[in-house]
Amino acid sequence: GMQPDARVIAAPVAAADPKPAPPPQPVQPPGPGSRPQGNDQPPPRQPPSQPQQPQQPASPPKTLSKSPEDVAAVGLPEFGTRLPLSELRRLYIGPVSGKKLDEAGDMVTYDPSRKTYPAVRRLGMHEQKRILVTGGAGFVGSHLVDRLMKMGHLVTVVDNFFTGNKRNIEHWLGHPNFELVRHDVVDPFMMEVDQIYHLACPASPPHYQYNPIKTVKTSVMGTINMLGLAKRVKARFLLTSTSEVYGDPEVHPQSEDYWGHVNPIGPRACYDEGKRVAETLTYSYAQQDKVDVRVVRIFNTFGPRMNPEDGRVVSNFIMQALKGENLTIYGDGTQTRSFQYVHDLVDGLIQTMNSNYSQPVNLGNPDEYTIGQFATLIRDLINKNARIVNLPATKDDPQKRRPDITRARTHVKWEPRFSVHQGIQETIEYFNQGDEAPAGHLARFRFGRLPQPLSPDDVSRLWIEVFIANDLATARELPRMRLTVETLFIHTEPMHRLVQTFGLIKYSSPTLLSLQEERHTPAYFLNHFDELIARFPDIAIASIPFLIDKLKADARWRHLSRTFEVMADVAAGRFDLLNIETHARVSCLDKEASLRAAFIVATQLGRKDVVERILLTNATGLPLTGAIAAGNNTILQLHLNNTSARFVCSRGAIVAALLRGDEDLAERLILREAHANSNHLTELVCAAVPTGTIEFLSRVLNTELLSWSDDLIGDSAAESGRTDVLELIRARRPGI
Ligand SMILES: O=C(O)[C@H]1O[C@H](OP(=O)(O)OP(=O)(O)OC[C@H]2O[C@@H](n3ccc(=O)[nH]c3=O)[C@H](O)[C@@H]2O)[C@H](O)[C@@H](O)[C@@H]1O
Repeated sequence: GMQPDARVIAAPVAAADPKPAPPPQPVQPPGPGSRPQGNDQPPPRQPPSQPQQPQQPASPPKTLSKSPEDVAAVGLPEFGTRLPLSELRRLYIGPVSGKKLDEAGDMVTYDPSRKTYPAVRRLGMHEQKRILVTGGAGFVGSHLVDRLMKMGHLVTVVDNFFTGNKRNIEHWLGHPNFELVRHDVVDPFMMEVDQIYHLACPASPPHYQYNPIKTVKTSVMGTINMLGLAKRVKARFLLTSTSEVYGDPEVHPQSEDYWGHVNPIGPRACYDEGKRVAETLTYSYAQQDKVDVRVVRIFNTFGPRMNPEDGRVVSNFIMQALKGENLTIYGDGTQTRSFQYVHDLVDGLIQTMNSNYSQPVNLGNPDEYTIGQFATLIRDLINKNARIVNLPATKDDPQKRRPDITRARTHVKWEPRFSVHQGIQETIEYFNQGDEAPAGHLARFRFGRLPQPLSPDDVSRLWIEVFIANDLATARELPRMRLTVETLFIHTEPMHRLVQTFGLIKYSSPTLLSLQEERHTPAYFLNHFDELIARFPDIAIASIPFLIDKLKADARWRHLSRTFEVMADVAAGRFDLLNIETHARVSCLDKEASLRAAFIVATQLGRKDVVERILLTNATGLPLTGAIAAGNNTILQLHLNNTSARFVCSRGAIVAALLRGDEDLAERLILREAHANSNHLTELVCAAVPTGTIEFLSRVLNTELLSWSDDLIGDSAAESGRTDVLELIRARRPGI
């Protein structure tokens, strides 16, 4: 089965031959964008009718190894944006104030009382603007926020943290001029502001293709919501559109007059068309409702705070070179891109916002490279021993891209200043820094610093081996290498995580307990046990008595053993609700955990009697399932929106809804999760398999907008003896 979030890091490595011909079959986009292709695949698009230009070579090759002159400041005095680069660098390279890393204990101390803030300019009341930045915790957004803050404005960031990261702006948290709101722009948002920079949208191809429906919703509904806000409060609105509106362009370079060449049903369409509609919306609001608008079309941009795993070419190549892995070129490498450094872009954003020009403006650096040249240049800069390999091309990959920036020059007085060389140098420096740095999480990716690069696979195996061998010394080394259980849970795909959990449980030994001072491992068991039991019920249940012993042997963890005992009881066919409720030692929290655990085991084992009894208790720990059992849709809605444990609740809720015959609700719960986090989709459908009617399951499985792993659903059907569901799945994909 295809893992929905197989990562670029785990992408198949090409054959030894550095230039194999790319295979002809249609190609999965790499990274989290890879999704199982159902039979609802759109028809292959016609090959683009490229006007037969002579094979025009990309602009003359540039070299990264020379830097003419490093830029030392950003911005322009007339826009009030002038700032030495050294002041900005402090915000992404070097330690954050109030934050300290204790290497030995692998602990971060964060002391807000000792936190200091970067100096910001003092503005008079009439100069100081209230500025909203959607997507302000993202790569581009956070740099924009830095600049607006330094300029002295009042900045509010709205971000749902799908691809953004709180650490990108953590140096401003608590500053009186700064506000952070966790919010998804797909839902309306109201606030008095003077300017809106609307950036919120995943922008890396693997990210925006990961959940195409959500991407379209973000572009369309997000933009409507923000334009609605701009209209209401009379704010100026800037849309960050993209060079992707030109599609796979037939004119070169691309000027703003070009209407583009976009495949409306290809894998990139959700982003390209989403942004095209966003532009349409922007000018419709300008015309109809007199909203004051600006539109920029951003070309490829790179720099510090890119997520090293986001799958874009610059971060991929740099990370690969740092780790000593092969640099992966998709296709033959003759496609071109023009790369701009993020500080240039931010200048362009601020200058466009504050200009009088309201037509679309390209923001990009016209220095054009073939991806092949670019790979060589990065390799030579970082690691001459790294190899360059060719992987199959991605579908609908634009073949050429270079901005015509005449408009920006004329109307916004903007042009890029940073050389790619200087930008790359800073980006490497950023990816290489330590854990105490603003983006400390990135350092966890620095396998490149280790003598032997380790893949997540290797790390999983290593952990398991360590536990089998009860090798305390190595186990203590692992956290120091940042290869911690947490790292794995956070950064590797679910299968690895499960292998990991499995390894810990099956082979846990004195090593485990002796590590507990440093790691809160038993709590992890508990948090992930439902995941484990869903996939490997036998192993999970068999390991319960073993875990109980281990937990009981240690005073710090003894209270957790109670929860596992309840699971063991349910698994053995005993379930004593009264005992759970009245147990003298059981606190409210433990009761909640115990009921949740019992519920999970009971649903997995198809013990409807137990499920029903738990539902009838209306226990606080199962608010959602309780609400469904009681038919209380107000509570249900509240919890669907709020609880961070929504997924666990959703799973129970789906089973509960099915048990009381409310298929509509079960379906809505599944669809809802599909939009919020399609990662969970398969598990939710698996949960529905034992109890759902065949009509319900067939309807859900054939909802063409969703995708999941047939294999896992097949497993769940086999386990619960649902041959009818197996038939259904076989019909979808023969050979399972
Ligand atoms: O980085 C950006 O600013 C832009 O990234 C993407 O556009 P794309 O040009 O496809 O970005 P990449 O994924 O970085 O790909 C650039 C080229 O490198 C290739 N590539 C990428 C990754 C890799 O490992 N190897 C590789 O050869 C791709 O096939 C493509 O031809 C988004 O679509 C844009 O919205 C975004 O503005």
